[in-house]
Amino acid sequence: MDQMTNALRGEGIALSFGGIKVLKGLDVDFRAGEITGLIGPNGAGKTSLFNCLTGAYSPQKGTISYAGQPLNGLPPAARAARGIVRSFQHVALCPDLTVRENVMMGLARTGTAGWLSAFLPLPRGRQERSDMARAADAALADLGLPDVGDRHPGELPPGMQRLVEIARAVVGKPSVLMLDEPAAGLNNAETQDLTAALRKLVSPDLVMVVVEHDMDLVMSICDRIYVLNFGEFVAVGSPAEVRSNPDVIRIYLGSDEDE
Ligand SMILES: Nc1ncnc2c1ncn2[C@@H]1O[C@H](COP(=O)(O)OP(=O)(O)OP(=O)(O)O)[C@@H](O)[C@H]1O
Repeated sequence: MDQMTNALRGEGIALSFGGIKVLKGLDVDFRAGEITGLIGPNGAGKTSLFNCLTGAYSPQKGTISYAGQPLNGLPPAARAARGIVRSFQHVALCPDLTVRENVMMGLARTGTAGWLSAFLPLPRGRQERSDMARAADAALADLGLPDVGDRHPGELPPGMQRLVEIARAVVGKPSVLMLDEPAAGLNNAETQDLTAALRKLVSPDLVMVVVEHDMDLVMSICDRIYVLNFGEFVAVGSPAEVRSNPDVIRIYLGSDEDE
């Protein structure tokens, strides 16, 4: 499939809370092989749109599809089973599991003997567990973390914990990876490592969507950017097009979003 058919699409997505229109009929087209950014001021509706796409919210109107298959009505777990995975704004690793075991949890949707049996000392789980461990180590190595599998998340700095979360999200070879403010809480050096790691993840079959406030990160990694304000898109285009768009400049000048 090409990058157009292998896309995550939304058409006419409308969401209201108690009569307040949060998303006003949005059309989105997140293509495989690209990183698409979703930016906008606080309260613009980025998280709400993200939640509609992942299934956490059900929009009152509109259709959401991946590769032409409708996703409306499917809960987040069913979307994850179809390869649509997300990361969270706040670190959500299990502190009592090793880093490797945390990443292995990302394989829950692909295991045949079942994720739980892979963690129990049963013969049928043993082979699966060693395969899962190998896959987890490979995902960690791809993200530049080859030596941390036996450590516990709390021993790692925030930047590495974020990369471990991303390893958990990609270890099962998702078709859509949605990242919710991946740079939140990271320092400059950690953000640079994250930027490099995200660039390396780009592949022809993977749709990547990034909701992010860090403009340097967004401008440097995204192929296309959607700019949301008050539940409507004010601009869509390449970083250069978005940066020079008068409406975008107006929205961002005089606000403190460019942190
Ligand atoms: N569960 C909810 N119940 C009621 N209102 C909500 C809910 N979720 C979001 N909203 C409202 O929807 C609007 C958009 O919020 P949203 O969190 O989607 O914006 P955002 O662009 O992600 O903002 P931020 O950058 O601050 O995270 C806000 O007015 C918010 O108060």
